Amino acid sequence: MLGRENDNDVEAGPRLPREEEEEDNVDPSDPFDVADTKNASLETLRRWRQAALVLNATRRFRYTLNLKKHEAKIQRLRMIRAHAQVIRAALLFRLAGDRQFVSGKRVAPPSLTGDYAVDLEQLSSMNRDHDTTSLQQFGGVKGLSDLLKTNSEKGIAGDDADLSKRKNAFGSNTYPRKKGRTFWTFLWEAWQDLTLIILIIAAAVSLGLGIKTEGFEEGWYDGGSIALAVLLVIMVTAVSDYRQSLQFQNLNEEKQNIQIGVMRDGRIVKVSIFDIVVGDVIPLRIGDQVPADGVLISGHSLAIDESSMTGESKIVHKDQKSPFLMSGCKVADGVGSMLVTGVGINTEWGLLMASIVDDTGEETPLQVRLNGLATFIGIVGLAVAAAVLTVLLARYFTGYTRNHDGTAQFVKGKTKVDDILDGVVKIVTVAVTIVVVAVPEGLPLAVTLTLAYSMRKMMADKALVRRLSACETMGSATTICSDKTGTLTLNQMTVVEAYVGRKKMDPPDDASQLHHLISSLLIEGIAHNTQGNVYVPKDGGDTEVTGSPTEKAILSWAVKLGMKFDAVRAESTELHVFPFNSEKKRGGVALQMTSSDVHIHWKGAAEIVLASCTKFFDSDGHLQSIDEEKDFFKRAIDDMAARSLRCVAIAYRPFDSDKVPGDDAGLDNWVLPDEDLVLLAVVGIKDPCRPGVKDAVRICTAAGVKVRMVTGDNIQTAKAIALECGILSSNEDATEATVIEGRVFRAYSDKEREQMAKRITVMGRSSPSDKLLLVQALRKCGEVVAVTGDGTNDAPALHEILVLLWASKERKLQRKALTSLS
Ligand SMILES: Nc1ncnc2c1ncn2[C@@H]1O[C@H](COP(=O)(O)OP(=O)(O)OP(=O)(O)O)[C@@H](O)[C@H]1O
Ligand SMILES: [Ca+2]
Repeated sequence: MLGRENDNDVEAGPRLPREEEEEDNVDPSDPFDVADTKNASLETLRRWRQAALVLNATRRFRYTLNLKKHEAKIQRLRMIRAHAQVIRAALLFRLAGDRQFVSGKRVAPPSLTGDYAVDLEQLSSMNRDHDTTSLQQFGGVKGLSDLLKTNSEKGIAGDDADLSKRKNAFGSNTYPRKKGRTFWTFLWEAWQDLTLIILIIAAAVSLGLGIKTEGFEEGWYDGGSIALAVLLVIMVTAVSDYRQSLQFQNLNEEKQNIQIGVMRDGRIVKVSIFDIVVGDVIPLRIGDQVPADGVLISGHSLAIDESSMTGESKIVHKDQKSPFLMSGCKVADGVGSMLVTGVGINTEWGLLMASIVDDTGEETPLQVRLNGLATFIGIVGLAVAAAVLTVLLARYFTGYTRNHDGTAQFVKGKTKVDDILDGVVKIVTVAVTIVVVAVPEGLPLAVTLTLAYSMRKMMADKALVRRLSACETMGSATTICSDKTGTLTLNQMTVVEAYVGRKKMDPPDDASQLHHLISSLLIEGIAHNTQGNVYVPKDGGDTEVTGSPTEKAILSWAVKLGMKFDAVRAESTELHVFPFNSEKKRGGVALQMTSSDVHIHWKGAAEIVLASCTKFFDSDGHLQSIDEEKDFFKRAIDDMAARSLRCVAIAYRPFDSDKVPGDDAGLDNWVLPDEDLVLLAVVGIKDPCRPGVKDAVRICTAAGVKVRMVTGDNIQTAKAIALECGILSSNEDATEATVIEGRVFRAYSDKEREQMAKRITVMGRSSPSDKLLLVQALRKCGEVVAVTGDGTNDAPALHEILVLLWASKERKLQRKALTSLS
């Protein structure tokens, strides 16, 4: 999709600018323009700190980002790329050493050959060098999968014996983690802080002075209490930092333990990313993370964001010419499937993870600012103390300081050394007291503790807060833009109504009502035009359907209509796939039938697909022009949508096989014809509201937070759901100003959008970029916007929204909009 489409697509709207462009837009003079402290450039972070006057950046919060370490991490990444081989050897060596040391017995070296006709070393060197020649020597992807005893369609057998054999031969997808720091290191670091050191010195001085002037019995009070306070601060800091570090470690582990769909023995099973083995076949979809090193088996417009590994923010297209996929990268577009050829520390990602402590480098704006404030007050306090010290000393030595009886305390040549010392000591005590009072030790600590506390509380509520700063910004949100599917609704979909041809089926899955021609075309389209899968256990268990909830609903419906998934798919070959995406709201596939015909199947948002249809089948299987019946279908769709059903239309067209591009490159760039379609069916899918949503909306409204719904679904469906969950209170509320379609909103000018944004309550048929436009407009009106989403299908969009929001024009911190995914 990238680069191949018009910039201004009618359905999808203006495309979001890509990251490179964004960077150009950033005003270099604004230090607070930090989109995300995790990905911000070092330079930005430095400027940020300078502006906030953080002179002593590591004080009080161990969880402020350590810029030096951050830089080291980037350096190490580069180094790993350069010396992968050497580091791997060293790491293996160290691991072997560790193991011997711990267990005291020799560990057998991993068996390299044996079960498989290819060994670990050959595979790693192929992955490392992206070596196409050796891939060819293995016989291409097909040959390699044979060598690895894998079926590139069905995956590995996946029984325990098979898995452990693979783990023995090629390792497992885990890497040794560096140990987190111990409590003692936190304690040791806690006192190394300028202000604390000043206080420690002050404590020592005042202890000495006190004992000297008032004797041991009485004189230790002042110094002792300062020392006690310092001790207390050190302890509390160390304990809280340590607990936070443990918490972050757990959180990180949870974050990394992703469940991934893997093809094993013909069915897609969810396994932990750590259980992936060499030989696994993994389907990839937009938004997924590449879980291990591998080669592409097949793909359609597959594009990978390799920035996390190469450091360059460039999207790389993957096809048979450049089939190597690197672990740790993200799928930016398209679909495909990969054969795993390297796992764990045999991948660059694994090496990287094994050699760094994953310090959650992140600091919140509030922390940085308070840090700066504390430093500032400390400095002022020190300056005042110094001034007081100078003035008092000057007065004393010039004889201006007098006793109660009016005599000067200091007379040159007459006052005894002992008395002078006493006098000076008193003056120093005053100065020290000023320092002690002025340094706001507890301030930043209090804030960190509060944030950590709210984070823990939210965790108990099952909300995983990935960023400490989220707690901070969330509190100031004035409006929430929520998506519908999966957030307000359960995301459990079933087809409850179906129109096939002009006929409304009742019940919707009774195949006997269908003409065999229509039902075979319908089933053919559904079976091929999907990213889901149907698995029928050989021993006759329940049929398993996998895929996105919408896909699952449609596939299950087709299964009830009698679809034999594997058999239908074997009947024809796929020439080209246009995967479903939220921008286009439809997906298509071109099939080469065994006869020389080509069928192109489309499936997508009902009214959009309907608009491209010119014909339909009547109940006898004859083609009829749709012109007179369009209104009928439109009404049918509106009627289903008004009852909060999600509508999907399924259509097809025959195509001349001579017009299909002959070569691979042409086929890859082929834009599937989408006009002149024959409507096959329109289905209505039910997705019930989440229980409790109505109350949640009410609570938000009562707290002055306006809830808006921004969804990709049909506007009628959106309205019906909004009414159901209380976002719209009554039908009268649903005027043109409050309920709007993404297409309409996008057509307005920036100014107009700003004027209407505040009134919009429901936005339907919005593309990811429309969501962004609305959020931007709201922010211009001074709202603090929170965006929620399940992020399954529009994860990339949400990501863009986050980045763009934080980096866009209004740079006032308090206006910062927040994306927090629960
Ligand atoms: N797999 C699919 N194949 C074909 N059409 C689909 C598929 N999934 C969704 N659609 C259609 O696309 C429309 C919306 O898709 P989109 O992904 O933009 O919304 P969503 O993210 O599911 O909803 P929301 O924005 O509320 O979370 C649906 O109304 C449906 O008609
Ligand atoms: Ca969604």
